[in-house]
Amino acid sequence: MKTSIATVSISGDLKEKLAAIAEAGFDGVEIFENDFLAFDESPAEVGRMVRDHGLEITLFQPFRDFEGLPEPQRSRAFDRAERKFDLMQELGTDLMLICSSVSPVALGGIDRAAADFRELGERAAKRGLRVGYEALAWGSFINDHRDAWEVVRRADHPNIGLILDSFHTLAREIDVASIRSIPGDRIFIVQLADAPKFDMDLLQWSRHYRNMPGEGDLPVADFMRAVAATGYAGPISLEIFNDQFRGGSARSIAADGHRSLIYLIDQVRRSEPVPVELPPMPDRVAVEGVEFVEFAANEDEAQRLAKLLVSMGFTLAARHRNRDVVLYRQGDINIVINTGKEGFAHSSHTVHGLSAYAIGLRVEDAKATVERATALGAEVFFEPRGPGELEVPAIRGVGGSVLYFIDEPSGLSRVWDIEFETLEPAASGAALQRIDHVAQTMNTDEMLSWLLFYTSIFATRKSPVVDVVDPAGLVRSQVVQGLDSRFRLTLNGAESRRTLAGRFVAESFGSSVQHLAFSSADIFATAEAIKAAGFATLQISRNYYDDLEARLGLAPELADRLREANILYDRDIDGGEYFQLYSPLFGEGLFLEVVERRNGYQGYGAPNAQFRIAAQQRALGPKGMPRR
Ligand SMILES: O=C(O)c1ccc(O)c(O)c1
Ligand SMILES: [Mg+2]
Repeated sequence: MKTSIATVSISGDLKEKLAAIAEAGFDGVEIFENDFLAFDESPAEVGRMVRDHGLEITLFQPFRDFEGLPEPQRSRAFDRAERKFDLMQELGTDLMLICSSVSPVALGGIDRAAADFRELGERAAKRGLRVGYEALAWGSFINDHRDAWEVVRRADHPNIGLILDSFHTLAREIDVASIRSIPGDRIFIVQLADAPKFDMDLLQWSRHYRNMPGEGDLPVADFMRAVAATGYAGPISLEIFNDQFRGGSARSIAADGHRSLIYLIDQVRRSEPVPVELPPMPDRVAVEGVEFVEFAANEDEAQRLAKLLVSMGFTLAARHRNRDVVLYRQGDINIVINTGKEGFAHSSHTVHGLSAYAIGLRVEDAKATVERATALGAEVFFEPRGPGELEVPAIRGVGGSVLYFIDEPSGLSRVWDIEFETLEPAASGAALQRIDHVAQTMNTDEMLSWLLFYTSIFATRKSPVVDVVDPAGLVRSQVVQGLDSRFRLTLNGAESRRTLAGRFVAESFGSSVQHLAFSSADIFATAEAIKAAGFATLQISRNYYDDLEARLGLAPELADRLREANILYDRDIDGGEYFQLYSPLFGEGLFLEVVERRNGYQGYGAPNAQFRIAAQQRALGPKGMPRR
């Protein structure tokens, strides 16, 4: 089973598209006609370019409004088809896609359509070409793959087959089990696309919002399982119409596409045989938690960060034996500050300034994690280690960061004892227990890419996107969390650089981790302890508390306690409760958060985000400078 992608899926001219597609590792490419028409080289030259990249043309498409026409349009359609057959032969491809007709003059009638295809099959056969029929979800008469299959079945010609496209089937919520009874060798190509679940016009949805399998909400894996059950062995080809992708980086969109296919194939082959030469890889990795977060800092920044951490009850727990690296600890939270003058931490600091450049994740098997990540196209990260230092497996994360993997069995979890010299016993100074979540910020157009990175490597699920209002623009926020919720990550996409999130991305030159949330066993005790230690909690608007009291019918005593401590509050319908407080901003817009979850609250206080951001913007002052 070969991998393929339609040229329409990525940006650039045909030359740039082909280079990016080849580099990403695809076997083939669908030539989308308009990409060819807009390009000023002969068909033979384009065919040569494709083959020079080691690619093959899996499909030429689309040919529109062919079947069911009255004369004279019918004869014209056959003439048009012959012209395109000429072109295909010059390009060097044998398969053409005909999508179901939307012509206002088409007559409908399943036998009429079948007869047209049978005649076209005869003509194609003379040239050794094949034609596949695809039901567009908005086709006038044929808009369901079951009907397209009936046309193909009745055409009864070896050079006429069916083309399945996951979008058209899934957008109409057609039962994918209906695919299982189609003979695999009658399916000429399978196109794959996902999409976010929107309630909108099918054509608009398809032409503007498709995305890579796994990036959207459609059950593309179920679709593919049904395809695999037919014995289909042809190419699986991405066909992604997406406005953002058209303007994005061809290389990274193509790389995401390839990653999405590997991820999909690997999922599908765990329950259905898939004829594919993909080496086995470990299944998605369960993350047991965040073992540490490491900041790169200069001396001055390190001191200020340390002061903030100490005011939150952390102690300076250990110092690295050979490096300028210290560990602040409280409960199970490990915050590492690296002020070294060499290596990746230092170069990261040079680019981003003070930044949480590395995250250590606790997993069951660190080596297997790297194995899966690299099979999915992630890059191994390696730095020379000194004598007595552990080689902690790592990969390059998204946004220039590094992800380290710590496990128990290979002894990596002893890194703190082996590489560090203990200074003070770990404190529970302010009742902080563990890292509840890590929040990463990026430009909105990178969100899908990051989402795919995390969900394809780790056993996680994603939540729906929520819009968060910043006084300077909208921020889109989405959660990726482990299946058992021990690992929680929030992704925040900024559109405007005037938002708190956008400014952070711009001013830290693309650093990713903007805030860390620590869980507290008792947030009121935390609030008291940290206040006594000089922590200046972010001041929340008094209006917020008045509304909270009214909206949730809070007891006045609770409202007063929240107000007094500047703690934000949320409650879910099952009575789960969430409490949040925030540090001042530091660095280029970093901050820390304390949260407490009660009664199984699973959210992130989304209704509060707007008021927290407004408070942070207020604290920054009109010019975006911290108010002293
Ligand atoms: O939007 C379209 O017209 C269109 C064309 C060709 C396809 O394969 C498809 O899925 C959609
Ligand atoms: Mg299609």
